[in-house]
Amino acid sequence: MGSGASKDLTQVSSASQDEVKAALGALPAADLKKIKEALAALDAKPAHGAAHGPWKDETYCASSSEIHAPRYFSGGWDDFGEALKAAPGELLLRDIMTKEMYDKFKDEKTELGVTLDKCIKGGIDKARIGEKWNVGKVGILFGDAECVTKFKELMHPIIVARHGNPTLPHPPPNLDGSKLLDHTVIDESFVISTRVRTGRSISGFPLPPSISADQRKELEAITVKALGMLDGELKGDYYPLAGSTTYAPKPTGIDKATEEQLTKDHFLFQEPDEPMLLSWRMERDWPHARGIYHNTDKTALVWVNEEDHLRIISMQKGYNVRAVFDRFASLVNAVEGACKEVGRGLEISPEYGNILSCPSNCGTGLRASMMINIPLASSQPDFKKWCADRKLQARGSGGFASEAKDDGIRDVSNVDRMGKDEVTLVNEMIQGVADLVKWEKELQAAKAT
Ligand SMILES: Nc1ncnc2c1ncn2[C@@H]1O[C@H](COP(=O)(O)OP(=O)(O)OP(=O)(O)O)[C@@H](O)[C@H]1O
Repeated sequence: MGSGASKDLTQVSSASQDEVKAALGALPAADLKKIKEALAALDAKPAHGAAHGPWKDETYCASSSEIHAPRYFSGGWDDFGEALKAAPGELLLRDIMTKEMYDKFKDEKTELGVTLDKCIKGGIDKARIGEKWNVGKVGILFGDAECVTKFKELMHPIIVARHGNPTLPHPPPNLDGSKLLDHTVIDESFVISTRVRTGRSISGFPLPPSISADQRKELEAITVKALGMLDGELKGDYYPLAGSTTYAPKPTGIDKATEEQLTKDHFLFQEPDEPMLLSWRMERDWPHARGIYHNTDKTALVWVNEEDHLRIISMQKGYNVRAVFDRFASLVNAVEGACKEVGRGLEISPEYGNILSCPSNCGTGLRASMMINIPLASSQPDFKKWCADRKLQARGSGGFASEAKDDGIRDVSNVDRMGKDEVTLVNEMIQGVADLVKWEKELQAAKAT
């Protein structure tokens, strides 16, 4: 061993193999054992199931027709109760689920076969592994729409708490663009682009956390048939993800470079490597039966089989939210109508509105956003609170859970989804962005003096 034999474990990257061996050999036996065990755990990828860092889930569907809805906690409440109740940070599942609720529902299943364990798995993972694993504040995803009523004693308070005690029943849809606030009060030079999206769930299928491979494929076929009926400005084509083999006209999907460009340009979702989605096993059978429909201009888009059965999106450069919303309304109506024409209904609850995978999206499912350039306002210490006070959320330019980079660009959207109609929520975003741009200009003026 050369002069490097004196290196210690803080210099691993610059050490040779022999030097690392020597440093490890110098450790007390007990420490060495711990390191060996930790390395073995990292390497131990399950034959089926999924693993990511400290997290592992060995459950899997034995056949393509099987839904994913394990009974994870065979020991009952004792398997997780203590960890759940001790979890730090925001977690509604911890605040609301009692042992009595869990015991009441733990052996129940919905008609499609979904268990309560399936719905709470991500929340329990967060409690056990810590907040870095899962940034979600609810701790529940629905395995199917019936979970909302089947496990009502838990799900109702969760929904109500998540939506800040909304007015229920959720109001009927309002897609009347003429009722929007005048967006031209906003200085357009600050706005890069505008987007409005919602989700829809098609009746008869489990939601993405539980759906089987066969059902996902069937849903893709139904949706693509329905989307094929769109015409005029909405007319487009369906593009399955690269490597997807479920759509016969494009049997291996689109090429990887095209897919990456679509994601880079903010049109397409990414593979779920985000822990929260892994906990609910949204990565199963990736990339099969997932894809995007878009019109020629990429202003009307539908995501298929991602976090929801359908995500319906209208977007374009600039600040013309009226044009974006009118197109959104046409697309939603056309997709809903086309689904009905092929004999499929949508999961719309009389109490809560649209039922989507995540409780936080239920109701309208609507997130209206403007991507805006506000380097001064976004670096103010009270920026987050300023937004929250106006029922706004600001995400980084890379989407959900992306680091808010110091590029000064923020995707600013409405926080609420339920208890208010679509027009009201888009107006909250328009008013909020107008105020935010005004603030940015004031900061610019102050800086200049
Ligand atoms: N106003 C906008 N203009 C352009 N791109 C946008 C705008 N708002 C969001 N995006 C982009 O849309 C993509 C998807 O965003 P993101 O995943 O954050 O939200 P989402 O689709 O609304 O769903 P979820 O809230 O479930 O994550 C990202 O690339 C994001 O940057």
